[in-house]
Amino acid sequence: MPIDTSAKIYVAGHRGLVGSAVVRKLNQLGFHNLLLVTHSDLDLTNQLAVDTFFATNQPQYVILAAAKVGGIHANKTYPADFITLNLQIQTNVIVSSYKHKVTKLLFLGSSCIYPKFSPQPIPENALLTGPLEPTNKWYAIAKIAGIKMCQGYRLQYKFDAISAMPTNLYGTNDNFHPENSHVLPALLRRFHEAKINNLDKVVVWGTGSPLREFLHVDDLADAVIFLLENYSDLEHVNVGSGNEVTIKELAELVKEVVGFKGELIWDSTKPDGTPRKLMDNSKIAGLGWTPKISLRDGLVDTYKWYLENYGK
Ligand SMILES: NC(=O)C1=CN([C@@H]2O[C@H](COP(=O)(O)OP(=O)(O)OC[C@H]3O[C@@H](n4cnc5c(N)ncnc54)[C@H](OP(=O)(O)O)[C@@H]3O)[C@@H](O)[C@H]2O)C=CC1
Ligand SMILES: C[C@H]1O[C@H](OP(=O)(O)OP(=O)(O)OC[C@H]2O[C@@H](n3cnc4c(=O)[nH]c(N)nc43)[C@H](O)[C@@H]2O)[C@@H](O)[C@@H](O)C1=O
Repeated sequence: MPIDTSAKIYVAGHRGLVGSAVVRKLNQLGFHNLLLVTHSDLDLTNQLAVDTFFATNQPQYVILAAAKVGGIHANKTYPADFITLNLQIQTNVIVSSYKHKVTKLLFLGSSCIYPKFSPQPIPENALLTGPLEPTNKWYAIAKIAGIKMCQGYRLQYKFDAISAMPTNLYGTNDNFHPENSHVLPALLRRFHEAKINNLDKVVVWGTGSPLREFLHVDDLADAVIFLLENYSDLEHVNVGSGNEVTIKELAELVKEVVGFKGELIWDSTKPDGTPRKLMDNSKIAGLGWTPKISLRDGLVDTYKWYLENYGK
C-alpha cells in the first residue's frame, strides 16, 4: 500500500551509508515529514532516551538503519561491541516502536546471517541451518536476534515489523576507514592514495578468491521503500544485485576505475572470510522489485563522490 507523503517517518542512522540513501530517496518521492536525529542527540543504546524520544515524537513508520557496522577486520577485532551495541540498538528501537504504536517498522540485517556453507544462491530459508562464518558471527547473531524479534512481535502482538537482508553495499557516504571499512571503499581509497602518491604497488587482503555480491546503496534504498509499501509478512527478504565477482576481479575493476597503473600484492595473512555469499533474490523479484545500477556504473559514481568529498 502506498504510504502518504505526509507520514512521519523516523530514519534511524540517517547520516550513515544506508540511512542517508533512504533519506535521499524519500525526499525524491516527496515525503516531507521525516524525523531525523543524530547519534550525539540520541544514543540508541540508551533505553530510557529511546523510549522518551518515541513517546514525544510518535513516529508512524520506522526504518532502522542505525547499527554498529564494519568490514571483516572490524568484526573480528571488536566482537563485544558488534554483538552488544547491535542487540541494544535494535531491541530499544523495536520495543519502543511497538509500545508507542508505530504503524510499521523495517529492520535491516545482513547477508552474514546465513551459514558459512549455504546453498548458492542463498534462499531465505537457509537461516539457522548451519554454523556461521567465524569472522562475523557476533554481528550475525545480533542480526538474527533482530529478525526473530520482528517475528515474535508480529506473532504475539500483530505488530507490522518486517526485515530486509541486504548483500554487501557501497556508495555515497560509505565508510572509507583504511582498516575498519568494507572491501570496496577500502580499495577505492587505497588505489586512489597509491595513484596520487605515485606508488607502484597496492596491498589487497586475503587470497582474492572469495566471491562477493555488491549492491549500490541507492538500489537498496529503493528496495527498502518498496518493501515498506508492499510487504507485510513474517519471513525476512533478501536484497541483492544477483551478480557476484571475486575479490580479485573487484580489485582489478577498482584499479581501472581509479586509474592506478601499478601492481597488486596479495596479503594472505589477512582473512578471506566466507568463500561465497550470493543471495537468492527470487522472493523480492517475485514481489516486483529489481535492482538497476551495475557494479561498474556504481563504482564510477562512488569514486566521483569520493573525489568530491575526500579527494586531493
Ligand atoms: N554497509 C554494508 O555493506 C551493509 C550494511 N547493512 C546494514 O545496513 C544498516 C546500515 O548500515 P550502514 O549504513 O552501512 O552503516 P553506517 O555505519 O554507515 O551507518 C550507521 C549509522 O548508525 C548510527 N549509529 C550507530 N550507533 C548508534 C547509536 N548508538 N545511536 C544512534 N545512532 C547510531 C551511526 O551514527 P554515527 O556515525 O554518528 O555513529 C550511523 O549514522 C545496518 O543495519 C547494517 O547492518 C547490511 C548489509 C551490508
Ligand atoms: C557486509 C558484510 O561485510 C563483512 O563481511 P565481508 O563480506 O567478509 O566483508 P569485507 O567487505 O570486509 O571483506 C570482503 C572480502 O574482501 C577482502 N579484502 C581485500 N582487501 C580488503 C580491504 O582492504 N579491506 C577489507 N575490509 N576487505 C578486504 C577480505 O579479506 C574479504 O575476503 C561482515 O563482516 C559483515 O559486516 C557483513 O555483513
